[in-house]
Amino acid sequence: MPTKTLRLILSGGGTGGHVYPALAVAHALADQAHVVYVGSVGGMEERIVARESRLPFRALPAAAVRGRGPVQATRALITLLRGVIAAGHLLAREQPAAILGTGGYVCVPLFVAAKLRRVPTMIYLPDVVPGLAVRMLSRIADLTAVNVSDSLPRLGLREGDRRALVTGYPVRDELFTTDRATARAAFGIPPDQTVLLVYGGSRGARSINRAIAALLPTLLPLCTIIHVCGREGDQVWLEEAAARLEPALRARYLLFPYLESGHAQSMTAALVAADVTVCRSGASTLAELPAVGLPAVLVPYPYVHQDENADYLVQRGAALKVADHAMLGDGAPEEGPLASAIRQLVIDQKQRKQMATRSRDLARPDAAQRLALALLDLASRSSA
Ligand SMILES: CC(=O)N[C@H]1[C@@H](OP(=O)(O)OP(=O)(O)OC[C@H]2O[C@@H](n3ccc(=O)[nH]c3=O)[C@H](O)[C@@H]2O)O[C@H](CO)[C@@H](O)[C@@H]1O
Repeated sequence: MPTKTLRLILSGGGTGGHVYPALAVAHALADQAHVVYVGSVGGMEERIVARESRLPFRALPAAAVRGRGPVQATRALITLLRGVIAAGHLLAREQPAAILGTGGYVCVPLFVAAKLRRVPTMIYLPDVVPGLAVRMLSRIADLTAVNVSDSLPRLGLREGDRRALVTGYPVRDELFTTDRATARAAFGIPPDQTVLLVYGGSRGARSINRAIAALLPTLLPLCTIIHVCGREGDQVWLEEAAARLEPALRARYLLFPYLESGHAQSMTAALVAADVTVCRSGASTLAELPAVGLPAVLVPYPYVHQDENADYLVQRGAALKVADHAMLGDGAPEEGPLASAIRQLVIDQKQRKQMATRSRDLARPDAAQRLALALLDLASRSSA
C-alpha cells in the first residue's frame, strides 16, 4: 500500500473554471500524496469538490481585493487580513510540502500566508489573459504554470524561464476515453443525427439561452440540440418555449440546467456526443474542445477576458467567433451571425471535419500529469 506521507494543498475558488483543473490534478496525484482542498467560505467550489471528489475541504474567508468604494475596499482588506490569519493557522495544522493555486481570490490569503511560512507555491493560469489575482500571485509564487505560452509575456515571464512552465489545461481523463456511441446512447440520440451542444460555462449564459430559444424552429430541423442552460432559472421559460414547438421538433430538444460528472448524462458525454457546440470561451474551452475535437461557435462573455481565449482557437482554425451583442443581428434572427455560423458548421461536413482536426491538434492530454509532477518537484525541493 502506498504511504501518503506527503501533504499537498490544492486551491481554486469561484466558479467551475478554477475548480475542475485543480480536481484533475488531484486525480493525477492519486496515491502519491495526501491532498487537501482549500476554497473560500460560501463559494461554489465547496459544492463542486464535495460532489466530484473525496478531498477534505477547508474554507478561508476571501473577497475581491479591489473594492468599488472606500467602504467596500476597507471591508475587502479586513476580509483579506482575516483570510491571511486563518490561512496561517491552516498551514500550521496541515503542514503542506507545497501548494498549487488555480486562481480565484481564495488563493490570495493562502499564498500570502504560505510566503510568510516559506511553503513553496505554484500558481496556474488557465486563461490566455491573467486577471488581477493571478498577476499578484505570480509575483509571490515560486512557480507560475500557464495553459498556453501566449500568456507568459503578460506576466512578465518567458518560455524557458526558471519560474515559468507551460502545461496545457488539465481536463478529466474521461474526455479522452469516452466513446461516441456510449455518449450518444446516454442521451438517447441515434448515431446518424447531427448534434449541437449549447452551454454557457458553469453558470449558464442568459444571452445565449435567449438567442437559442429564438432559433429553435430554425435549428431543430437541422440537428438535435443538447442545451445546458445553467441553474439560474432559465429552464422554466425554455421549457415553455419548447412546449410551443411541433412534437417532432420538440423531441429533438434536450434541455438540462447542469450536467454533473458521475452520471451517464455528464458534461463529458455531451461534449463527446456533439458534432458542433455553441458556448462561452471560458478557459476550459481551450482544452475541453480540443480534447474531443469539437468544432465551436464561441460567444465570449463580454465582461471578462474571454475574447482572447476565443481568438486563440479561432486563429488556429479550431472555432468561429460571434460577439454576444451581435448574435441575432439586426434583421431576422434566423439570418443573423449566430444562425449563419451554426448552419455553416452543421451543414458543411468538410469544414467541420477540418475544424475538428485542427482543434484536436491543440489537445494536451498530459497537462494534469505535468502540473502534478511540477508540484511534486516543488514539494521535494522544500523538503530537501
Ligand atoms: C463568466 C466568467 O467569469 N467566466 C470565467 C470562469 O468561467 P467558468 O467557471 O464558467 O469556467 P469555464 O467555462 O472555463 O469552465 C466551466 C467548467 O464547468 C463544466 N461544466 C459546465 C456546465 C455543466 O453543466 N457542467 C459542467 O461540468 C465545463 O465542462 C467546464 O469544465 O472561470 C474561467 C477560468 O478562469 C474563465 O475563463 C471564465 O472567463
